[in-house]
Amino acid sequence: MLHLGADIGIDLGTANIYVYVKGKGIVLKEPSVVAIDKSSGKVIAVGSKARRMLGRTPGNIVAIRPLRDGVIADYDVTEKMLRYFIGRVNGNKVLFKPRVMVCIPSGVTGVEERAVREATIQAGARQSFVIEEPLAAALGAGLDISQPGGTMVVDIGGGTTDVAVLSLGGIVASRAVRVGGDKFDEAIVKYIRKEFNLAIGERTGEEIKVEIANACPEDKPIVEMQVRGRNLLDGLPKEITVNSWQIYHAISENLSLIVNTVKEVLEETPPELASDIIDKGIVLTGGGALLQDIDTLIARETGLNVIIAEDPLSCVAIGTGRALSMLHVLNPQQKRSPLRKAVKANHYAG
Ligand SMILES: Nc1ncnc2c1ncn2[C@@H]1O[C@H](COP(=O)(O)OP(=O)(O)OP(=O)(O)O)[C@@H](O)[C@H]1O
Repeated sequence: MLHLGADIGIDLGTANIYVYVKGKGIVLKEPSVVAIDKSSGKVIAVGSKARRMLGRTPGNIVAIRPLRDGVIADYDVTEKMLRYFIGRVNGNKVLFKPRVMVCIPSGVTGVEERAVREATIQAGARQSFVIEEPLAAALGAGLDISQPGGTMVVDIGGGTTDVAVLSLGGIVASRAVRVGGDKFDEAIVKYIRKEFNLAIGERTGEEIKVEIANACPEDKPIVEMQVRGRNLLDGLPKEITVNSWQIYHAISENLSLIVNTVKEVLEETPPELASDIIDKGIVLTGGGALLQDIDTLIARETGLNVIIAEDPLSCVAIGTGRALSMLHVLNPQQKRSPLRKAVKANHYAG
């Protein structure tokens, strides 16, 4: 096939956008945040620059996270963000349009999915494809999903956790739950407000999670952290000390939801494939896999081996790129392709 431009894989995540270019690897990692001038609708900043503005903008500017809880909450802003990133990677190469594979959050509807593919074409793609998250995560983690053996992937992202058993390139059993890193952050913010009468922002909640949260704190030394916010009683700035046990209590309900989803998918898995999973274990991907001891918790609750993928944050983006290189094998247009269900193609005149 004649290649007119680069192959680009995009993980359009709730928390982060990762862009992978064939032959170069991950070329761009940015938070999925856009700052907009409310009066003109003009984009002021995208990515990390916009993220620094979250909760700190003057009246006329708003910093938006257009993807929330695994769905596209603001389509127009998502489109602008997508265009910005494709433009940044592709430059002004009008004659060398790329093929783009986008991995979208699992809660996205068919209409939104089509809209994303169209936005990708508008942004300069020659062809656009959409891939389901667990499949991209598995490909990115280097799992051989083309064989008739069950592989379980748990992708813990910002907005959703996707649990799937894959075999022969297809999804045999899967569930998505709207719990991910964002819900942990929210739970921490709420806990600190309730227990310490201290108002903190989303970003501080995330910092606490990354720094001291532990999914299995038993037998671990207690870790402390200083946290600053606004005292809800007198409105003044205040500093408190929180510890890893307190933060575990804040997030334990969300951890149980993830563990229960894993158990539900295991219950739905055909026995032959369940036996493969005993041999191969469960692979964790997504930023949530970096939460301390989440692998220990899932292993303890399921009795299975749990492995964290090599670069959990980049897995999905790498997988989107790999899927593009495998299109000649996976040909989504082919009726009998095992990946037909998971890779949907939208061929525009190129
Ligand atoms: N060291 C860490 N410990 C705990 N959580 C982390 C760590 N590093 C990143 N995260 C969390 O991972 C989440 C982002 O993960 P990721 O980039 O995989 O999500 P996403 O692909 O944007 O989301 P989704 O798949 O739901 O659309 C954030 O909630 C972030 O706080």
